[in-house]
Amino acid sequence: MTETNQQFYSFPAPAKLNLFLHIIGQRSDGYHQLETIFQFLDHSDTIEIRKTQGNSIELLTPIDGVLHEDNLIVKAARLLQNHLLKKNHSVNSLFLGAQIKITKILPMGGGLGGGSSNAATILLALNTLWQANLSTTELAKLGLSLGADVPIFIYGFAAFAEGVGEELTAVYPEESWFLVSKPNVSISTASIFTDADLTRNTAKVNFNDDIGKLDIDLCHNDCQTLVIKKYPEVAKLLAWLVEYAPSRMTGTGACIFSRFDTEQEACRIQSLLPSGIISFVAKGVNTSPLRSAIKNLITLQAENAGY
Ligand SMILES: C[C@](O)(CO)[C@H](O)COP(=O)(O)OP(=O)(O)OC[C@H]1O[C@@H](n2ccc(N)nc2=O)[C@H](O)[C@@H]1O
Ligand SMILES: Nc1ncnc2c1ncn2[C@@H]1O[C@H](COP(=O)(O)OP(=O)(O)OP(=O)(O)O)[C@@H](O)[C@H]1O
Repeated sequence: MTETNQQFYSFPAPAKLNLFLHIIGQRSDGYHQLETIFQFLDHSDTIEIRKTQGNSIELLTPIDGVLHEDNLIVKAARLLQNHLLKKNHSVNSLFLGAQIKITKILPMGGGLGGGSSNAATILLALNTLWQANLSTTELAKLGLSLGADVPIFIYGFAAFAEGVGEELTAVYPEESWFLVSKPNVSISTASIFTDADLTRNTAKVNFNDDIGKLDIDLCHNDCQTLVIKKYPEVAKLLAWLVEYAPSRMTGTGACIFSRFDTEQEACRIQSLLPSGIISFVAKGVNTSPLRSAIKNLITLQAENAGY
């Protein structure tokens, strides 16, 4: 790779599901203590990046309804850049700029973690392109300041999560097919977490010292109980879906995932969905597709450097 005329590299930013989501308490800063299992979906936004001279961060494809300065893509790039300049890392500070393009397919505000996933992809990809060599732990710590869901996308393995979602233990849930359906409502995460009626005292799950033995079907999503009370559209779609497959809300909603053994069956039920419901079919995966993209880039960089 030469330092002039840089090319664009492409990286996935996958969706996540919360296979269950228990709220077991609340910290004094207002953040909720959770227990959840994160699994990724092989359904991703695509982010293309090339490093540039100087230090400007340019998002060439704005996202409708999200201001440039508020976009988690721009915030993540700036956060890493400032961190590297402040810490005086041995990076080539002449090349700490980036041009970025995103092809967005993940519905926003659906509980699929799209914004957090975009931020994590930027942190991991720029760390590699800028040859900053920060560890995954350092990147996850930086990412946590952007959102509670960013660390899981940085680590990239399916996990049982505690704390605010950042204390992770690897787990290997079945990699099923999912139909993900979005009721026609937009739900802000903050509005659910600040609602007085949210259940915040679910008992800690008991694994009998073996996370693998946890029966996910016996767990639930504490946010779902509140959301279906507040949003009849979600209650209605969920009632429809459970007639066909085990179905549950992810995160603070509004997306609902329905589990199937085969892609064909998931697609069949998708074709029956009431009109006007946005949906997609995807496979649950225990390793984020971003990990192999980063690994490939590292290999390419090593080859180009003549190792
Ligand atoms: C619901 C989940 O998606 C489950 O994975 C996450 O907990 C939310 O993660 P996120 O969207 O990255 O959340 P943040 O951007 O950090 O916070 C959004 C809002 O939710 C509240 N929030 C978030 C996470 C958490 N454990 N407790 C909270 O009370 C925050 O106070 C904030 O008002
Ligand atoms: N790059 C981005 N992609 C999506 N949303 C973004 C981005 N940058 C900022 N946002 C803001 O974040 C909000 C939440 O979007 P996101 O798709 O992450 O929601 P979500 O899936 O409900 O997240 P979570 O499950 O983490 O609560 C959006 O409504 C938007 O205003």
